[in-house]
Amino acid sequence: MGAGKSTVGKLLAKKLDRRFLDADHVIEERCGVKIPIIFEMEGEAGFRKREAQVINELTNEQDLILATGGGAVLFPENRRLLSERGTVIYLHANPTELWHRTKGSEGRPLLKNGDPKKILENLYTIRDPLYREIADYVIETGKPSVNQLVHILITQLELSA
Ligand SMILES: Nc1ncnc2c1ncn2[C@@H]1O[C@H](COP(=O)(O)OP(=O)(O)O)[C@@H](O)[C@H]1O
Ligand SMILES: O=C(O)C1=C[C@@H](OP(=O)(O)O)[C@@H](O)[C@H](O)C1
Ligand SMILES: [Mg+2]
Repeated sequence: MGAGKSTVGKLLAKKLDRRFLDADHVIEERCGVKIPIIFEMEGEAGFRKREAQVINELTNEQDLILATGGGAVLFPENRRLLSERGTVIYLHANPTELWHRTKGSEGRPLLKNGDPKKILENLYTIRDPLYREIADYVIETGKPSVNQLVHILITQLELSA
């Protein structure tokens, strides 16, 4: 959460003239309510089921840039689908950066049950190895701006094309 998947993904797609979808937005559209309401009504487990369904469907699409939600890597099946069907970019940021970027934002229910900085540190410890397991590229996002990241990504993708 806060690494820049939604923001950088959208801009990257625009620059590359590709279709962009954000898994969280797809889930919200399908449910007709925002993510915090889904968590309230169905719990995290209900949200994860919907997320897994969307990842299964959207990883079948060609030429799509997909921003996942931060917890999508938790399910082994999601990791398998992302890894086998796509090119996976891990936008890396340390927990302090993630905290700064998510501070005050609404819509991230997992950060509401306690000290957000501690929660982000715990999630980072669990998730960082999972992202690294499937990442084709690990991109450091601490210093570059969003626009610089798009440039870095395009260069990386062109270099390995
Ligand atoms: N490289 C960056 N430098 C500074 N701010 C960033 C960077 N990447 C993202 N942000 C900001 O951090 C916030 C969270 O970004 P977002 O795209 O929603 O992250 P994610 O989808 O990974 O949770 C947004 O306000 C965004 O503008
Ligand atoms: O990290 C997580 O478990 C989540 C991240 C969110 O997406 P972002 O990573 O885009 O904030 C969203 O999917 C949901 O609130 C759960
Ligand atoms: Mg997002």
